[in-house]
Amino acid sequence: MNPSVEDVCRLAPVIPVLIVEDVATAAPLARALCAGGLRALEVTLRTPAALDVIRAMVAAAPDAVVGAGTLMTPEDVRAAKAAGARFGVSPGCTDRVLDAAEAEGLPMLPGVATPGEAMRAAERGLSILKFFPAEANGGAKALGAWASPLAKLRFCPTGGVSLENARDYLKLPNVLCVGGSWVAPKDAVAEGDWARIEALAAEAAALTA
Ligand SMILES: O=C[C@H](O)COP(=O)(O)O
Ligand SMILES: CC(=O)C(=O)O
Repeated sequence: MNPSVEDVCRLAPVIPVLIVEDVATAAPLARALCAGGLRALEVTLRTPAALDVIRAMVAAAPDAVVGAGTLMTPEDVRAAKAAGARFGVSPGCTDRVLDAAEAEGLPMLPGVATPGEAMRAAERGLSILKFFPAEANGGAKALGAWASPLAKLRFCPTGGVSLENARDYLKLPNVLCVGGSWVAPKDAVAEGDWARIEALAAEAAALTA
């Protein structure tokens, strides 16, 4: 059974956003992130290998909750679900993608960048959203200003979030967790430096407001 989006966002303070080119790195990458304490993993559908990466991570890391990011179309949603994704993430929020996710029973964390987009998502019954791209949209100061008027909504800010600024987001009352790629740097993945990735994950997992 799929976890709820809230369950996914409460697993750890950070959801790694992963762009994986080589399926051979999927299993050790997922294991390193989980060993460091990050269990919700977002594999973006931005590489030809992404669906195989999801399959490989699901098989190799039973503790991980593997989701698919960059879902742009209903076909992406169906392919991600078929590959074993347990949640979906999208840079934006479209009816076609949300309809497909509902039909597939795939919990969705869609992206919004304005209060109007957040209100439209709330009208569809969603209460947990990605704030994207967070830093470019005004960062923690902007998202903090949404907390009072959009009091029922919670967010996972993503885009430009780092170890240095993550706490500014995590201390906001409307933030459940943050998303970021910094925990799996491209060079560390290419070099197979799983110890470094585990250490980055542990540092991220220990983040508190
Ligand atoms: O497209 C960007 C991803 O959502 C993650 O952003 P980031 O690389 O700034 O952490
Ligand atoms: C931006 C992001 O997290 C996504 O591509 O789904």
